[in-house]
Amino acid sequence: MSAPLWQAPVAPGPVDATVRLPGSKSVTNRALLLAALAEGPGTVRRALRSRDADLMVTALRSLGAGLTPSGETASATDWQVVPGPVRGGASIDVGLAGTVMRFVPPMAALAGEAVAFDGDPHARVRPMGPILSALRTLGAEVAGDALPFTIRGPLAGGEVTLDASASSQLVSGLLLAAPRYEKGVTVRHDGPPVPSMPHIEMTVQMLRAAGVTVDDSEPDLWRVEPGPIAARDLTVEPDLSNAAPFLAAALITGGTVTIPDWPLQTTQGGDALRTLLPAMGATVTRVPEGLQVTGGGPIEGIDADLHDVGELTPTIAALAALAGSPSTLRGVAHLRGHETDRLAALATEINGLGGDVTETADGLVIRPRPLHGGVFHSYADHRMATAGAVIGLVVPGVEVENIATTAKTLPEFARMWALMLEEAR
Ligand SMILES: O=C(O)C1=C[C@@H](OP(=O)(O)O)[C@@H](O)[C@H](O)C1
Ligand SMILES: C=C(OP(=O)(O)O)C(=O)O
Repeated sequence: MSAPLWQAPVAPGPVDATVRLPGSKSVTNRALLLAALAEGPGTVRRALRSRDADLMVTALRSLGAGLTPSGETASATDWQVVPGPVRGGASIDVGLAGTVMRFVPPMAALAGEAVAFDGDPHARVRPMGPILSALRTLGAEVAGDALPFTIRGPLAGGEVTLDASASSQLVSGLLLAAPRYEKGVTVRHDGPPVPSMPHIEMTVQMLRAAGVTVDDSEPDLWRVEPGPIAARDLTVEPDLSNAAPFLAAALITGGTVTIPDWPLQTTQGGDALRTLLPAMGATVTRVPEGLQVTGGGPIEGIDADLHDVGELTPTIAALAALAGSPSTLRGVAHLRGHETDRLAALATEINGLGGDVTETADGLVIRPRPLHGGVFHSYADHRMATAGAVIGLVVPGVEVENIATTAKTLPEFARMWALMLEEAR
């Protein structure tokens, strides 16, 4: 049975809205894991509530941590986290969450008993081989090279070389639990360039903020010293990648969208919207509340290397399909290993609405053409679903299949989108 269709609303006019975004998935899932491995109880405030974050909470509880929510709303929670000895024996569901499938196994490898991992059907084809081989090299017993697999520790840590060109998470995962390994870890990358480097920077900064010594002074080499992870009281930043479709709405409708609490400094890749959107014709201003994006002129096509900020590709591709000139998006071959093959999915779905998109080995060439309505499939990919919503703002009759899949990182998406449009003039 196919998933229900959501009629993407056409904007009645220029939007003029303030959109308060829930916490970053990437910060939330790192903060929860580090808190679960810390030397004492800590707090993670304004943590995202979403499918990926909830899967992380369940995984950490099944490995022995205590997580108690307080101050809950639909999309945010303050978590009190009480670490416990890491115990095995559990079966962990990673869903389709890259952060759970790559960050939790290196923690599970601290336990002396086996831990089993599995996830959604598509999770079984997401790249896992390099991190599982690395965990074997570091001393764990691992059965399997992809999901499903089991892992049994304890491992001692040490030095390992892997090819992390398929995902930065293969490095982040090895670094996050490493302070708890007897020998810490030295990770060397050998292969084509690692994508999404800001996410590795986020991992390094969060480890350092918890008192861990990390040396990243040489390219493609990271050393995490063994030692305690400090208990912290941390507040999660808003999710800047999830700001993308809302800010795109300002550009497309010639309106203004403000995102409160946009951090002044951040390692979130979504911060690149401050330069990408102006390149496409938007005006971006820091205002006292946060970040404000205004459209008005034509949308301009771009030639952009999105290697560091691949998460933004679906929104940028949707904007490019509505632009006044062609775009080339490069450096994102690794998107073929994301929630779906995003390059194939974007080309198929935009072309299904009458677009002219061709895949290259590492990106997309998008030549704008008048689009028409039709079904926009989401492939269980939250960012495909929101890309369909973006196009639907100005193309009548776009029906997004399975809008509920946005629950991966933004369960309130459809309601927030409708609220934003209520504020259209
Ligand atoms: O570490 C993280 O939190 C993430 C890293 C990136 O993964 P890739 O390096 O696989 O692109 C990003 O796309 C993903 O959404 C979140
Ligand atoms: C690639 C993404 O997610 P994941 O954390 O599952 O890799 C994403 O959110 O765009």
